[in-house]
Amino acid sequence: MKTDLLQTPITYLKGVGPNRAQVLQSELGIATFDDLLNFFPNRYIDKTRYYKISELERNAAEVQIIGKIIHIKTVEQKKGRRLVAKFIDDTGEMELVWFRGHKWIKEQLQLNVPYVIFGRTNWFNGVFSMPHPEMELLSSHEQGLRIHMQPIYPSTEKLSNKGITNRVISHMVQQLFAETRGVFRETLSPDVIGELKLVSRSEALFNIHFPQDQKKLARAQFRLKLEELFFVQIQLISKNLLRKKKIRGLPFERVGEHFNTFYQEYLPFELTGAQQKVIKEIRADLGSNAQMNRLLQGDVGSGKTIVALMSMLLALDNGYQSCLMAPTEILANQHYNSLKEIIGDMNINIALLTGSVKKSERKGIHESLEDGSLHILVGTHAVLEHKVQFNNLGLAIIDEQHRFGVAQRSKLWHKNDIPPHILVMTATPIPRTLAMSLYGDLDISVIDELPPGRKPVKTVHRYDTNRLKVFRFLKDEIKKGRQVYIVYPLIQESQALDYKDLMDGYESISREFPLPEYRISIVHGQMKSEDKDIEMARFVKGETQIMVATTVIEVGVNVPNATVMIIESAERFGLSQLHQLRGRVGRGGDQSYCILMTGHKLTAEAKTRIETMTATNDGFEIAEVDLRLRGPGDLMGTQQSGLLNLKIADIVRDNDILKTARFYALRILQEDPDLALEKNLPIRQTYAELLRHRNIWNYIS
Ligand SMILES: Nc1ncnc2c1ncn2[C@@H]1O[C@H](COP(=O)(O)OP(=O)(O)OP(=O)(O)O)[C@@H](O)[C@H]1O
Repeated sequence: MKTDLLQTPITYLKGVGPNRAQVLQSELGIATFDDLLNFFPNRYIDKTRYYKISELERNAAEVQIIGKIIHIKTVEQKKGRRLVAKFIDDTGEMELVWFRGHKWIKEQLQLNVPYVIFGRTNWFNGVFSMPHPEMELLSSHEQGLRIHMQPIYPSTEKLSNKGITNRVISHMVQQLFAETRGVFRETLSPDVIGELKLVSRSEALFNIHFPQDQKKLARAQFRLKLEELFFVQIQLISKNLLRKKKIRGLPFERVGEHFNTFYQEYLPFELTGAQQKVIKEIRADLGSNAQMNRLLQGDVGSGKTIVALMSMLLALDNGYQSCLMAPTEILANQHYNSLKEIIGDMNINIALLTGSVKKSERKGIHESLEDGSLHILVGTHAVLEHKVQFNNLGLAIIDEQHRFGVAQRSKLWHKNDIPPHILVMTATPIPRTLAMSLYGDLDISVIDELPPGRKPVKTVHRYDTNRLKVFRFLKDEIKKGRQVYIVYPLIQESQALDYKDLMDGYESISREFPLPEYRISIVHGQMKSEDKDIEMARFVKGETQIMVATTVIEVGVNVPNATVMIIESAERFGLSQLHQLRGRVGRGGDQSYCILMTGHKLTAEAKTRIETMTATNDGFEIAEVDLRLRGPGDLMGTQQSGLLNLKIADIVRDNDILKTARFYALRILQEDPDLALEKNLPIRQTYAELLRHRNIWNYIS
């Protein structure tokens, strides 16, 4: 068939008038034949099974029964009239009920003739009933085309009041297959189809809408998921190739004095193998002629800061400035302080720029940035302001990407004529394949090894009623010279309430841990930054032993002497947040603990979260569970969610298919690298046509 036919507006389909077309388009995004063809059912009802009335269960279920009507009556009620038919088989009786269309239905129904009925059962007052059943005479049911598995299309229940029922969609799809004769252009090349033993596209599309049996359905689903993921991968990888080809980067050819001196004389510990590997990857990127766009993933406490610093030293050795951006002031402060400490008396100029830096100081920073005398700028998003002009920004490092949008990332590009190299650091572990899908435009490095001597944090769950015992434990730890965090949840909608929780907690902790033996810091969002800094600094220096805080301390805070993390109302936190918080302890050589406090009432999901935390310290494992609980959209916020707007594949569940799809996408692009660039002369007919057809060129050019 001609491709054009699939672009036919849906109104050309029999039975679709302008009104219906309007609803289809606005509610389901179906405007053309092609849209309808790709509107897949989200579940199927097995129609190979016939139930007996005696087998019905009280929980509502969709069932198919053979029997006959022996009696019909109209029942008048306050709410309106109902038509009720008594339906029997050789095992029992039930009621069929209609609330609308009485007259017509009554005329149609035949008494004492075998019917096959289908619908959802209800159990009420000792009787099973089925409202508005689908009915067919057994005689014609046996003759007609048997539907083995009935497709159920998404949203049809919601739209039935607008005339878009499941049956309507089913009929439209049937009509579509009739008009196109069910022959659709193949989109994958014969070698892929052969190697993976895929069914053809036409067969897959038929079986996704009208599966003949479970096996055929499974093969159709596999084929269509693979195809979908394959094209997403082609798109992402092409984007990556294009970027490398097109975007000239600043070549950092030298490894010079700063890097070497630091490495030989200042590095406070030996790098882990993973850190070395990642630094090598970064060096290779910086030395090539293309712009680096790299995502550095490393679990909490894995040692990303040193990698960031050494990358910035490479920039400096090549005569370029760099900046390090953090999502919060506390974190920016901390990065600044720890960088300053690590570089000691090396001849490197470094400054901190956040919202609370004074105007007079700011001016100095702006000037030294512009004249090039400032080498490294650490800051919050204040760095992105237009006023902040660099002399020659060569490397921008962004910590905790998920708090900065892609748009902000691109702002950095314009801080130099040739865009600076970009390194995005994240401690949110993202399963690798998902990361590939989300960050197809970034290369990925992973620090998959913790510094030596770390002991896994022991995590336990305690109920609020055990608080006194927990306090005793804290006192023991503090006696040993350790420090502890006590964290309260923060929910944006109700800051006042959270504040109250925190203050109540602070009061009771102050009573339990009185001066002068115990000293407590408190940090929360409503404090002035200066005060936060002072409190934070006291804790870092060890002047206070207890830090009472909201989640402002969630990311990046590094106090190796802190060994206990207590999380209050732990059920109110998400998994990745819990993992981040726990990452604040276990950063030194001492055994550390994380105590999750909750009330007794927990939802099933909260239980899963708590159990996961107590069962494992592995950030990647936790991320997998988190993904299952929340879905990928949530994990990354809305950014790039368009890419994940998949019709049939599920990035988490279909991970294996994703890997296969990626393998083939890589292979085709390796064989024909020009495919990613070439717009007019497709080498591989089938792919190239499809790439164009799916508007992939629009994405990548
Ligand atoms: N190779 C190493 N050997 C020993 N200690 C190390 C090593 N690398 C880093 N550290 C130390 O481990 C701690 C954590 O490092 P860092 O703060 O860089 O972690 P991170 O990856 O930024 O973690 P987070 O995302 O949780 O902030 C620091 O105290 C750091 O000095």
